[in-house]
Amino acid sequence: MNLPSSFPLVKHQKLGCGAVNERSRHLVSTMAEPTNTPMPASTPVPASTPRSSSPLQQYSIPSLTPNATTATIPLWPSTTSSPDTATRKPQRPIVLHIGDPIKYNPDTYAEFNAAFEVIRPPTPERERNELIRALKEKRWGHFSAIFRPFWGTGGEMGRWDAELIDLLPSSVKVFASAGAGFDWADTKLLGERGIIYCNSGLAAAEAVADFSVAMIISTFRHLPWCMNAATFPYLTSSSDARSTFRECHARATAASHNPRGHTLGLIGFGNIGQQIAAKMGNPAFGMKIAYYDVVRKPAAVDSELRATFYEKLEGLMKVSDCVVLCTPASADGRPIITAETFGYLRPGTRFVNIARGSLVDEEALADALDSGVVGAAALDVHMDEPSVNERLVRMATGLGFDDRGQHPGRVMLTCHNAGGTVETHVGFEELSMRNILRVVRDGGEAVTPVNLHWLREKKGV
Ligand SMILES: O=CC(=O)O
Repeated sequence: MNLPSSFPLVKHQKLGCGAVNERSRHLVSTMAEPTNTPMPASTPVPASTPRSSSPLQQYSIPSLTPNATTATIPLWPSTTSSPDTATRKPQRPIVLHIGDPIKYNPDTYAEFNAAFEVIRPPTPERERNELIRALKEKRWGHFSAIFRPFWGTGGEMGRWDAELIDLLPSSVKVFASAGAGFDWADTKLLGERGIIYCNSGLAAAEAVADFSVAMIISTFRHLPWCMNAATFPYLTSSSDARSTFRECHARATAASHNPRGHTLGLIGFGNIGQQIAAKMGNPAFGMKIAYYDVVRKPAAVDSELRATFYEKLEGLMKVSDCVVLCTPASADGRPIITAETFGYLRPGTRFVNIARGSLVDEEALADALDSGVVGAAALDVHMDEPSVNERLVRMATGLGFDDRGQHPGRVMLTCHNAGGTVETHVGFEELSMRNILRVVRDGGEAVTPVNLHWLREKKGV
């Protein structure tokens, strides 16, 4: 999709998703405040330029000048801990690389390797107990950065909480990770320790927004009903395939609507929320865009996306025909969408979650679907992943109308797939390396920090 050349992601680049509740206000307003390094004025505007093979180029992150050749540098080293790292003085700053080796960006990795001594501990050293032992022994010396380029690996140690963070050497300046979400790390504590945490939401935003489009459409058109009716009878032979097909064909029409003219209520208006707005608003799907965030976006963003800001979550919920959650997990891990908040909705409102499962009380959602307050839902993320709420599964997979006459297939459930594309992962690697190069090698500002607020607070700025 061609975004306007002045697309707000470029002019007002924000960190990760937007923000929502009072509980998370402190943390989230960090993300919402304009603390990101502004892109240089000369940076080409992404949307009006042809797409390159690097997704980061479309986000206008300036290229780094290569200062190393791939000929002399191993691109996929499996460097393991070296016993003398703790005592000898490193020639280059040390970077602790957790997770899989780099796959997609050999040129940037060559540059990265030239700038840093990259240590990639093997999996056993990334398990929590062994990691704790290694940190206590200072096995990797005075490393300057932690680098996690993939979302699927590098999380073996579990959450980066006080137990791990307190063991980090004071030399650590930056922790750059794959992933838009950052609930796996206590970014406040990292900030208080003077460590910048950089997420990679910028690299995932397009994929997540695309997936959200599919989910929003699903809630208007009941895709699970249409798909299940065409296929399930053949799998289970429990019902007559031809009559199931005919029933869905005949009855889905009355329950289905075009999104055009309906109000899309976005909870969180960061990179992802803004991209969803750009895709679902005019001129594409023609939805009216409304949003709630703890910090109102600049007027230029609102006007570019024809978005109406609501100061209160309640206000947004009341006017929305489809509510989409696109905000980080609450700092305290508690849901913000509960029986009380579902109570603000008009009957039949659609609900989509592509953010974090912990944000939604799933039993309250199932109740709201039962009562018809929520007409259809689509969830990519779940409270207890990799398990999925069984009441919601029944609503996603049934073929018959329920006792209240509600049609089947009102829920779409997926496996936390929204951000999962090759392009996202190319971007995760590239962006994480650029963050570390900027901070540690160049002494500059991080590209996508999410916790500067806590660093500032610590320094009393
Ligand atoms: O959930 C996926 C991510 O945080 O990128």
